[in-house]
Amino acid sequence: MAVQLPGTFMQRMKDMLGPEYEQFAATYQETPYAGIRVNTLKVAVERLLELSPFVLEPIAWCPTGFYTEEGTRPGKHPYYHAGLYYIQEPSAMAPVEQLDVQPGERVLDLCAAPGGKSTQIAAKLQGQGLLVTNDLHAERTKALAKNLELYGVRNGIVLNESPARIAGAFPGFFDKILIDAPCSGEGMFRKDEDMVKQWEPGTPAKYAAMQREILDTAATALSPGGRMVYSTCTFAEEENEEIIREFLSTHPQFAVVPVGGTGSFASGYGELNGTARLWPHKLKGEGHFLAVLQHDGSALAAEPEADGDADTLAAMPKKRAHSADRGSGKQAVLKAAQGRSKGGRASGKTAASGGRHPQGGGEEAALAAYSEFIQAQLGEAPEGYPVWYGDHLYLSPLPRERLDGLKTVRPGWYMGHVRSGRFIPGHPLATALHPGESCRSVSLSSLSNEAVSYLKGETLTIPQERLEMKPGSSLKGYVLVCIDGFSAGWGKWQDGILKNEYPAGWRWT
Ligand SMILES: C[S@@+](CC[C@H](N)C(=O)[O-])C[C@H]1O[C@@H](n2cnc3c(N)ncnc32)[C@H](O)[C@@H]1O
Repeated sequence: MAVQLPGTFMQRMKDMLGPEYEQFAATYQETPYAGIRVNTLKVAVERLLELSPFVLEPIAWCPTGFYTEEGTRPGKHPYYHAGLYYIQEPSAMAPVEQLDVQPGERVLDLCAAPGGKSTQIAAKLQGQGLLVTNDLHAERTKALAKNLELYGVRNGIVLNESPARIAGAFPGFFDKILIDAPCSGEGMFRKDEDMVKQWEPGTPAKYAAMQREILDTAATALSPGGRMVYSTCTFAEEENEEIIREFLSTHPQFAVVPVGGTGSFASGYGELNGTARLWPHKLKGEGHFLAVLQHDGSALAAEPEADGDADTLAAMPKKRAHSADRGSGKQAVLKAAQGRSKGGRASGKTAASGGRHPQGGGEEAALAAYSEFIQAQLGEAPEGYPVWYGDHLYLSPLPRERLDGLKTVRPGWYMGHVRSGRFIPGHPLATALHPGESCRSVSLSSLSNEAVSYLKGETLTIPQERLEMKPGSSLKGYVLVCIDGFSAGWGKWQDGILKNEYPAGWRWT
């Protein structure tokens, strides 16, 4: 490694590890491991293994995670652009596995950008329930939102908020909370030299103060009996075991659930049993810490208020977020009209808001355009609470009012916008669809030049017989463009020509 590791850091590691230190220090001469995690929202693990052009070796603590060989470039394959896998450091796949997320639950990922763990949670939810994913830093929420879109997440809300404001808006609400805390990053020194450059002897103490506050606040957003996972990618005890020890001493309703799943995790320091250390000299991955905190089910100090919240909380029943009461296509369209008539303005200043009112034509025209698009393109309307931001329509897993006052980057799944009386579908609508859901689709082979040409934004020649059509659909209109059968974006077909609708900012370069 070119960068010199700080002497104070190495001395602390020596004191901490004793006879193991030499083995630990030797890992800095080794190449870090790389991995991908299969996005099961789009492809089953077995299918990806059949299709994979890379050699993949299973990661013991994550059933959807695989090591890639040195020199492999998974980001330079069309499957990456079709959202089939997320490129993720192997140890970073461990925390979500311990959160025990079940489809239909309400999950909060509090420190989420750029979204590695959020996309992992979304895959576990399988489109059912709710994922609220947040980051304090606005700039970082852009990558977070884009990753949710690339990976076809339908039930995610992206916030740019402080933990306190989220807990204030959602007291006692979430079944599961992940706190992948900002930290001094010592576990990433081998992989990221910038972390070394930023580190000073006082860095762990600075982060510890932040972590204490974030964890205490997160606990008030957890529902009775809920579970939290606290994780860091650092070695400093004051950011790890000490945070958990202190939390338990002030929160007697919580207990540590022993981390399970693999023999290669070491236990945490001191008498704190059950927490886990991932050491680079003991497993194939970088340094991490994680603790699972289980609430005992007793009433929380901050219970949900009994006013209007009761209705909106009930509006998203536990375990059944996408159940029939969320509406067939017709109900969804009707709700779209209601959402729009309320102005549909985002509260808080956000990338997505803008606070514009519907333009020309008014509400009825916008609703008609949306209905027409749904009939012509999907046949059946997707589920969700419509949220209009001006002419832009999202389907949210929560009623719009639940986000009032919060800086909302994405209130849900972006459907598209109305322009000159027509509904123009958004790219995230395409990436989250399965081919059978679209009236027209075409599949391009990853082995031909066509897939890359499409991803570069080029126009393609596609004979009519290659279009897959739902019975009764007309030829004209948007086509869901897939790569080996996995949705990647939109095109528009006419007379053998596929006009490219792949967004400029997403293109293959
Ligand atoms: C370790 S990184 C998260 C990595 C992410 N979980 C993933 O898997 O891709 C920690 C994140 O916490 C964010 N952050 C820092 N302070 C925060 C705070 N007080 N509340 C919420 N997020 C915060 C940082 O901007 C950073 O993106």
